[in-house]
Amino acid sequence: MYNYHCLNPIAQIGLDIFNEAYQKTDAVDNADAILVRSAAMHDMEFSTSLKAIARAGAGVNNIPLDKCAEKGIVVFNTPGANANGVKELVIAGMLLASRDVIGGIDWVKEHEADADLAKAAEKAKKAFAGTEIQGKKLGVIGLGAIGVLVANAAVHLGMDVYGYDPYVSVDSAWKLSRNIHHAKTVDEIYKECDYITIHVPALDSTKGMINRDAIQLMKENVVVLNFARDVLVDTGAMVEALEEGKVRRYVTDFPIPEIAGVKGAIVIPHLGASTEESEDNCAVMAAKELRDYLENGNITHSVNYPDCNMGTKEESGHRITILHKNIPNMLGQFTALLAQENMNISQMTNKSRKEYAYVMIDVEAEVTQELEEKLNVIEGVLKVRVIK
Ligand SMILES: NC(=O)C1=CN([C@@H]2O[C@H](COP(=O)(O)OP(=O)(O)OC[C@H]3O[C@@H](n4cnc5c(N)ncnc54)[C@H](O)[C@@H]3O)[C@@H](O)[C@H]2O)C=CC1
Ligand SMILES: O=C(O)C(=O)COP(=O)(O)O
Repeated sequence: MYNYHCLNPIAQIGLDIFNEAYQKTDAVDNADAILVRSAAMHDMEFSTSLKAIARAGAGVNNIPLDKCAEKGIVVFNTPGANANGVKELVIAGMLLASRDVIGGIDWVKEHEADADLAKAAEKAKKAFAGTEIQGKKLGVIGLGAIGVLVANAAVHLGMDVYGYDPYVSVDSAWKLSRNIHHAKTVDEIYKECDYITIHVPALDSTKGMINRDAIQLMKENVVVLNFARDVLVDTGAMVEALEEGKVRRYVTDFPIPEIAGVKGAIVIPHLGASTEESEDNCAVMAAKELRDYLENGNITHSVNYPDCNMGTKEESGHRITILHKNIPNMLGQFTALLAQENMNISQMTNKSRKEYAYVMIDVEAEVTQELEEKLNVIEGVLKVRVIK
């Protein structure tokens, strides 16, 4: 029996993937697996029973990835599963920044009791007029799952789109419309574009990317959209730019007090992925990843360990999985121990990713507790599991 704990509400269609071998627990301490959305996990203590964490979503900056790797806890995310939800809200954000729909709706609410509302509206509406996005230049920073969808949709809406991503994946490059200009530097985006939208993960290398210097390079009256993470933008610099009128609108999905009441800011309460479809997609993908890892040891879409797949575990056989440091002679020590026990290895796979590595070994004979302990105490081994 496996226990799983949900740190945030997770869509039922995903939880339904867990069969009778699983039970939901309120006690995080005895969980084999955790499902999470944006709950902050950096200050959490992790029990030895915890084997995996699945982030039902894309960004994993709420999870201490290295601490988890050191404890042999595999962290997964669900790449692309909520990308369409975010794309649609980014397009809405561009439209809300271009035309004062929000101001207009507020005006109607304020005048709802006016018997001559329609006539008054015809007079008042010039205050809420705007511009169209067709023909304007859009710069997309980060061409991953979301950036590609936003860029392609904007091309269809008649925008002139520039994309910047020095690490773009082959898959993303294949999906990208050929009408998108390839910006070789991020400065090109800052200098050229009327609308700039950022879709990169929050990393040490990206935090504060949109700072005073970047804003300085931008056109007067630019619109900046941030549906990625608040820390990517220097909020102080953005507030100044809005007050000076350099930035016309800042559309952000991250409500922090420093920006919430600022004129020109359109602040959304982190709704990018809050659609039925995105929530379902993320929950289903996360639950499938957890089941495949717990039952077969297969790792798909991990963000702190290498992906590794040896198919479904044979009913009759045993599978040993070892999370370990990526240092010399680990495999040699594992196979030597198995050889001492006269065990035949029927299949074996080993993959590494930066400082960490993973080995899956199928054996035909029963794996004794003693052998498991001997493997566990090898220097550099982080977690051993025997899947029966
Ligand atoms: N508002 C919301 O509800 C949501 C927000 N997000 C945020 O959006 C981010 C992006 O999501 P996805 O597109 O799904 O992720 P992704 O991993 O598919 O794409 C990220 C892209 O950023 C690129 N990149 C990394 N560093 C860069 C740099 N310095 N300059 C330019 N490009 C760089 C990568 O090469 C990659 O192509 C997530 O990390 C998350 O923080 C994601 C989903 C929902
Ligand atoms: O997937 C992401 O990175 C998101 O920001 C979505 O967060 P959420 O699942 O809505 O709390």
